[in-house]
Amino acid sequence: MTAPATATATTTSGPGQPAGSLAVESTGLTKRFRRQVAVDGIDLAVPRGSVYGFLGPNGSGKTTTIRLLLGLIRPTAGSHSLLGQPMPQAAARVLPGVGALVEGPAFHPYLSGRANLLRLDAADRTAEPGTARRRVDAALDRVGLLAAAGKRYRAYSLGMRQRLALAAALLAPRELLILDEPTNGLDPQGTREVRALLTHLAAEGATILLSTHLLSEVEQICTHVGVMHLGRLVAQAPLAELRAGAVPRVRVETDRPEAAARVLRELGMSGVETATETATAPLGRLAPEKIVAELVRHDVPVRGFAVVAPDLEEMFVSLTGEGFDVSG
Ligand SMILES: Nc1ncnc2c1ncn2[C@@H]1O[C@H](COP(=O)(O)OP(=O)(O)OP(=O)(O)O)[C@@H](O)[C@H]1O
Repeated sequence: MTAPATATATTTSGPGQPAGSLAVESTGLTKRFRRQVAVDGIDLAVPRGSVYGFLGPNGSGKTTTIRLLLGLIRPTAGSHSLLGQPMPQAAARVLPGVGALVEGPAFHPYLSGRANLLRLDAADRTAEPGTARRRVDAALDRVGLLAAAGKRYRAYSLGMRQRLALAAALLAPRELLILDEPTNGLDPQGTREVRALLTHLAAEGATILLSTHLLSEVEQICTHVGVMHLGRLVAQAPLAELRAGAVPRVRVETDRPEAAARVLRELGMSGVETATETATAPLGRLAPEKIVAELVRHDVPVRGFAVVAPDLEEMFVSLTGEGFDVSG
């Protein structure tokens, strides 16, 4: 179950706050649980205005990192800042500008969605009580829950619960949103709506850090990506940069992939791989037309030939050695 982390701060950002180009920055951030290292010395750099996809397989340390960033648990080592302010020292100043969605205590099951949000809002000492109802309904509307606002929380589907948690993160204007698997449990329509909402919030200027195990989510809405594997941040870059650095591959479609692979190897290509009806290899310096000519000269029946940039899935699998869920 998911519920918002509530900011318990009492003041908004103070004078003299350095702007800084990074909304989230960590240095050597580490969390050990007994002998297990869940987060292993990571240096996060989330630029302001970015939508940063924090990607990794289950158990790679994403949730633990998010809990560290929000100050919900203490690091074993390392440090971090949010919105240019050192944490946890500046928590009272910074957290009102940070909306969060993390696993945590449940909403009250017997209260309606609206009543739950009003309760949370009342607990936030920075929130203006006179405008609570208006802000709560605006947040419910943004996540498409206004029509179900009067229903008891326990009657909500998992997707509705997730959206209510997101609404809670949007009760006040936020400079930074830190969201753990924000589309988890949503049906395809709900997923599309939440992604559209996040894109809209980003267009309004919010920085968004979202954890996900869905590569498609990163491809659809993120500008930057950080990849976690076994507690380590194994890659971090603007998405466009990752794509630009990708080495193109030759892909031969044929019902004799082994024969095609032999020709590719004879041409000096390395990293040749075969599947049921394809042979692929990094292009290297060879001219594609020369490869086609050689395949034909060796009587390989070529049904299709293409030079393709590897998709992100292939790149990330090569980084982590694990598959990603590309659905959703
Ligand atoms: N409170 C805890 N006590 C002991 N071990 C923990 C605790 N929290 C997390 N871990 C371990 O730390 C590792 C990282 O877990 P974490 O939940 O951060 O990964 P994740 O990438 O968010 O995975 P998921 O997508 O499944 O939530 C896991 O091996 C997990 O078992």
